[in-house]
Amino acid sequence: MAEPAADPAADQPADRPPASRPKPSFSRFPRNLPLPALIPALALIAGCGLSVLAMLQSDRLLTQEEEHRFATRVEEIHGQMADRLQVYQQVARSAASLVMTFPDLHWTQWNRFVEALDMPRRYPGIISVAYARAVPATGSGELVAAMRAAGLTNFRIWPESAGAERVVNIFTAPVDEANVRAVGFDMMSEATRRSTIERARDSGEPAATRAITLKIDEAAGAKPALILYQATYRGDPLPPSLEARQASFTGVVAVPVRIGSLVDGLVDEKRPDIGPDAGPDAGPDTGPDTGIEIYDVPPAEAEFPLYRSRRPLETTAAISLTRELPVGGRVWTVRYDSLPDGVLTAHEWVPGALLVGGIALSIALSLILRMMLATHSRAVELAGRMTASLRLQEAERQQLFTQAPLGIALVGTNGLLTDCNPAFGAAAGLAREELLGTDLRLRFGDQGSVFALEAALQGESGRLESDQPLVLGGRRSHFSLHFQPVILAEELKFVLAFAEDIGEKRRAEQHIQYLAHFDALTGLPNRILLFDRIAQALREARREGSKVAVLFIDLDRFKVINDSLGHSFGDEVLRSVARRLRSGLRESDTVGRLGGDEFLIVLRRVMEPGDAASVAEKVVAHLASPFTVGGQNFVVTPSIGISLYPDDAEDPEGLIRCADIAMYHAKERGRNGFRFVTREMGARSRERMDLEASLRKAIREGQLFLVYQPQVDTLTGRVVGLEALIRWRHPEEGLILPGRFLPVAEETGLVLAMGDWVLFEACEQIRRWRSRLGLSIPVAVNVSGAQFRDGQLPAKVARALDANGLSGPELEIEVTESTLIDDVESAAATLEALKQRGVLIALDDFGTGYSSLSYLHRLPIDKLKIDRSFIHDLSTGASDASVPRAIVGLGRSLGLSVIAEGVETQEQLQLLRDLACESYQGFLFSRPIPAEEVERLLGRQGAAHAVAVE
Ligand SMILES: Nc1nc2c(ncn2[C@@H]2O[C@H](COP(=O)(O)O[C@H]3[C@@H](O)[C@H](n4cnc5c(=O)[nH]c(N)nc54)O[C@@H]3COP(=O)(O)O)[C@@H](O)[C@H]2O)c(=O)[nH]1
Repeated sequence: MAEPAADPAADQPADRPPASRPKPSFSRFPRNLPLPALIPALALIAGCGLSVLAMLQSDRLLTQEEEHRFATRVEEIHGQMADRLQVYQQVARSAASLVMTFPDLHWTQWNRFVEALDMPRRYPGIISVAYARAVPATGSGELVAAMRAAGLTNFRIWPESAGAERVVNIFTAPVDEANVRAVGFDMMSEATRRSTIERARDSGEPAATRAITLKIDEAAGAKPALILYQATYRGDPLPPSLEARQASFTGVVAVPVRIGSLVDGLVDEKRPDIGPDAGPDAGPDTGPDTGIEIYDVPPAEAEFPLYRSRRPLETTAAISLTRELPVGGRVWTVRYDSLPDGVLTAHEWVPGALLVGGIALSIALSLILRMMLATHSRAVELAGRMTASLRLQEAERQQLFTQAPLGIALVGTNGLLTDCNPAFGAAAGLAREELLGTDLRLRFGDQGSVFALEAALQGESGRLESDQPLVLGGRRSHFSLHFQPVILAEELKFVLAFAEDIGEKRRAEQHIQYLAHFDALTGLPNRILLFDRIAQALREARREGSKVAVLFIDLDRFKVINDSLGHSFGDEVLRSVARRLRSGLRESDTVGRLGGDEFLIVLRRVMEPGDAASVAEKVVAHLASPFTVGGQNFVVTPSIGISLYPDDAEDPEGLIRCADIAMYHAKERGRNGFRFVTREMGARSRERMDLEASLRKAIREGQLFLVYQPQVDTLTGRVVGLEALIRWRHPEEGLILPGRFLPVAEETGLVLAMGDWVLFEACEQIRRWRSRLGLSIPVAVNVSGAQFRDGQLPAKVARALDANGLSGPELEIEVTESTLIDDVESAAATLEALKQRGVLIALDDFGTGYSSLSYLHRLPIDKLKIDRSFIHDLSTGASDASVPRAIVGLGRSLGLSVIAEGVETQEQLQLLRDLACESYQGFLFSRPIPAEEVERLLGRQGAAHAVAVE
């Protein structure tokens, strides 16, 4: 199966931008083109190449220079050699002139002549200067005789077997043993000499022999030499024709020259670079710079040279030059060799140095280029990044501009709009194109905005948020406008105009305002607005010296309507009541709803209390006629409390509080009526409000705690139960008893939260005692009417028991008779639910309420609690024991246990014993005590007297 084509995006991390997104280019060189990276390498290669070229060039130049110098040097040596030969020939010519001038020259004169030449010093190559006379075959004897006569007594011509023509050496100087031996030698007897002499005779020019070994050197070994011959003639120094020269030939001057001496000193003495001018540091003399070889035939034909100069062994010549040297009618070939110690060697390091230096420079250049390129590429990359970043910023700014929900416009210094974003166009209700180039001032429908923009064009920023709707462009709405001049270098460049359509916001604010100040159900002013209206009315009353009346209206038994007919029905009733209340009032008066079934009427410019009373009567009358809701007719009556400014209070809170209290009094007085505030009511009301606030705090901050009053067996005197009673440890006022704060808790509904806490705390304490003492004892908890009616009591009790692992009988719920009597059916259901969970039920304050015994058998009650007033009356004699007796009897007949409370004296106890009342509680045995004391008490009493743990 073929592999699926790889998805290039698949390898990309998830957070990488998509491949299609254009990536900013950080370099102007394409990434895949390695040109910049190659530059250092190319530079290195080029540099090395150039270095090689330079080396080669320098080598070539050096070679050329050497060749040139060597050629110069060769010319110099060669010239000197030629000069020497010339000089030698000149010596021969001079000697010849002497002989021709003085044909009868004596050998002693010859000697003096040669001595005068100072040959050892001036012509070191010349061995001797001799004169050989031409002697016909017949004249040999004559010559011998003449020479002997001239003093050379031993003179003889040798060799004797000679030819017809003889040329006999007669003079040789300087005179030494070797030269003297050559006197008499017939030079024609030896072929080389003979042919050379004939050439000299025939040409009249100096003629040189080929290289020969001189007679004087024959004994010593081969020392190549040549003899220069210069012919002498009779009469004419140089007869004009061959015949004349042969005819007048008298002899030859012979100048033998050692070839080595001809060259000696020319190459060893002078070196161009290390010459006499060179300093002491010129280095050691390493030998001759030039090798010389002389051939008298072409070197290729010669077996060995005539002469070979001294040179180091096994050296090869860098350069060789050959020159021809005319020597007495012969032509020598002189080969000159440049030796290693010559010119070139002085600078031969140069090409190598050039190569090494060039390569080193190339490497350095390459490295520098690399660094420069790296720096350049970093700079390019940085520039690229900066550019990309700037582009991004620009794009972001553009996005911000176009996407901004806030309208933004740029206004030129002439007031004409130069640019705007879509939001500005939307706010103005015009397309951007319609706005561009127009004078924004003409687009405003109000002067305030125009002035604000004018001010901005003068360099002054301004903000505008009108309460009234404004016109911007083609739209009318609430706008928030902000003009911000942009000034650079103290010059106004343009004005930024920000426009936000806050119409929606305004409407929402207004709605919130409405909700904040009006009751959603009835549309009447709520508590906040009512306070505000009262405050307004009070200011007016203070100014005018009038009165303000506050009517606190509470609907009688509205709760019954609500509970029995449902909340929506109750809401409709409240709306109907609100309509009726509003209909009977003046425009200047305010009716509002405080919450629930409580309404408030604020009456302004009240002159006397009677004005308020007549309004209250009117309210009563208005509500008197039956309401028809949902097809049902019923009557709602109000209880109205009236407070007056300045009589009862001087602030809204005080007036409402007083009216509230007066309303309670109206209710107490039988409902459906009104009552004015009395001074006494006002004082009580204030205290109650303070208490409420403190109580809320007490619940929050844990200032409440429980004490426990023991319940004792009347006969044995042993503790059989405990009643949990709440206490408040006020941080300033100290201990506060429930009689003071319970009514406030009940009025404000705080009793629910408080009751929850009591329930859970009592259950926790039961658990603690059980775990510490190993026993359990029933603890009675008082439950208020509000708790009982809440509908949540059975569930809350169950939760408290469960949370502490209790089964039920450890807890006893005390409810008052009055609580049950309001709604026996629902009370029975609640008690039944509680019983289901196993708890005990005690009927508190029994005998004080409705004293109707009929409901008792319908309720699942365990215990009757004789109210302490009956016990108290026993001891005071206010009444006899008939009530307690009846209660004990009732309990017995119904199978209920009976406990008496408020037992303070032995007398009372005795009476109860007499009545066979099972148990009691009261100060006689113990006041309510903290949990720790209970623990001690139970500990003392022992486990035997306690109720066993199930
Ligand atoms: N809903 C709740 N009601 C509670 C709670 N705690 C207490 N109460 C009720 O408050 C009323 C006053 O209670 P208290 O001040 O604690 O008074 C109790 C006893 O101290 C008092 N008492 C007991 N023995 C005597 C006595 O010999 N003489 C005497 N003068 N008074 C005595 O009786 C009160 C207990 O009454 P009762 O509950 O009827 O047994 C009171 O109605 C409490 O019920 C609470 O947590 N929740």
